[in-house]
Formats: sequence, C-alpha cells, structure tokens
Amino acid sequence: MKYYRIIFSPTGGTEKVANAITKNWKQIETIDLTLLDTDYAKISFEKDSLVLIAMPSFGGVAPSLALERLSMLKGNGAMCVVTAVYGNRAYEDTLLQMQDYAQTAGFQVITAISAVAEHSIIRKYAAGRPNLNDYKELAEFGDRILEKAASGALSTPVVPGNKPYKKAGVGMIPKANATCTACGLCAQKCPSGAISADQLKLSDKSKCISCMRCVSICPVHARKVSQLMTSVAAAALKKTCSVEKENELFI
Ligand SMILES: Cc1cc2nc3c(=O)[nH]c(=O)nc-3n(C[C@H](O)[C@H](O)[C@H](O)COP(=O)(O)O)c2cc1C
Repeated sequence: MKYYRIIFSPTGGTEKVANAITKNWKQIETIDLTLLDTDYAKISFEKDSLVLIAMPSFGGVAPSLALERLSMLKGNGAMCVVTAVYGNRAYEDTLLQMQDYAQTAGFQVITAISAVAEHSIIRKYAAGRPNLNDYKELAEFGDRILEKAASGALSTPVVPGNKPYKKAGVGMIPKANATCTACGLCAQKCPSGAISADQLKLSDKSKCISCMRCVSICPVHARKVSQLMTSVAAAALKKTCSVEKENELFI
C-alpha cells in the first residue's frame, strides 16, 4: 500500500495535525495544495493507497481554493481520510464538504477527523495546540486508520454538517506597513497569487482568501490585518472559543 498526505496549510497548524496523524504511516509522500504553479490535474493515485486530506476550516467551511484543487486530483478509488482543522470555535460543514469533494474526485472516504490547532487570526484561541496530548491522540487515530485500511472494511463515516453548506464570510485583507523590506517572500508564498511583485504592500481583494500566510511568514512582521477588527472578532468569539474542544475520530 502507498501512503500520501494532501495538505492545505497556510500557517502550519493543519500541517502539524496531518503530520501527527500520519506519524506511523511509512514512506509517505506529501502533496502541498497551496502551490500556485502545480498542475494538480496531473496528480493521480493508485487504488491501493491510503490518502490523508487535511484542510483548515474558514468560517465553518473549507477554503474554496483548496476544494478547487482537490477536485482536480484523480482519486481512482484510493482510500482516504478527510481531516478538518479548526481554531477551537467550530468546523460546522467543513468535514461534510471535504467528504463530498473527495468522493467526487474519486476517493473512497473511510474515516474523518476534526482536530484543533491554534487560531491563525486570533492566536490566543487554542494557543499551543496541537499540544502533547493532541499529538499522542492524533497518532493513535492514525494507527486506528491503518488498522481499518488493512482490514478491508471500507465503510464511509457519518460526519456532522448540513447542506446547503454555510456560505463563506468575507475575510480580513492583510496589508504591509512601513517596515516592509520588499523581500517578496509573501508574493512567492501566497497560495492564491494575491500579492503582486510590483505592489508588495497590498493584497488583491479579488484573490486574497484571508488565509494569513503572508502575515505569518513575513520575516519582519510587516503584514497585518486590522487590529481593531481582530479585537472585535476576538471579543465576539470569546465565549465559544474559550471552552477547550476535543479532537474527534469518525471511523
Ligand atoms: C479566514 C479564517 C477563518 C477561520 N474560521 C474559523 C472558524 O470558522 N472556526 C474555527 O474554529 N477556526 C477558524 N479559523 C482558524 C483556523 O481554522 C485554524 O487556525 C487552522 O488551524 C488554520 O490552519 P493553518 O494553520 O494550516 O493555516 C479561521 C482562520 C482563518 C484564517
């Protein structure tokens, strides 16, 4: 059996979770769904493979860019595990949507996971997660998935979520302040091509998905979203985000 992980992780939380789940999966190949110049339509999987697909929840749904790229892959009946990673508020329709898109791309969904990672806009929520307990638990989930895949039991899990899926909200658009050194890293690494090399301080509103990659990778911390809007959002989410959520396995 071959093992893969397909990851869309703008700021690294989803990647940490995906790596923890697949800790004991041997010789795993990783496909990064944040790359602009990859021809995802050329990537196909062998039927006898086990594939982890991991994405963050943005406003209770998966980022449409990530789903678009997932749709281009050729699953060819490979077994797959969908994993929604969220910042301790809620993931609402994310898993259901990921499951539907994975099936349409030809994957056979045999397990689903929801997992918590630090909130990529409001860092104080789920700070430090995944923590040591999460790492241990997620690796155990990964081991149970290996057992299920080896047993040949290919049942599809029932996951939470509703249709029509939640509508994705309007995100905050980061921009750079005067400390920007014009190094261009943000433009190189932006998953949606929203930062142009000629106008490094801005983001193209029509392309930006508010994923916070540019904010998190800027070497001089020049790129930011509105402090005021972040504080308002933090206050609104305080109650729901302060109760520690658990990782879940749907198998
Ligand atoms: C635009 C945006 C919307 C988000 N919406 C939610 C949400 O609805 N619920 C939640 O719990 N976390 C939400 N988060 C937090 C992320 O899901 C979480 O931090 C995730 O780990 C980010 O993945 P990454 O580190 O791989 O980029 C949101 C983050 C962003 C950037």
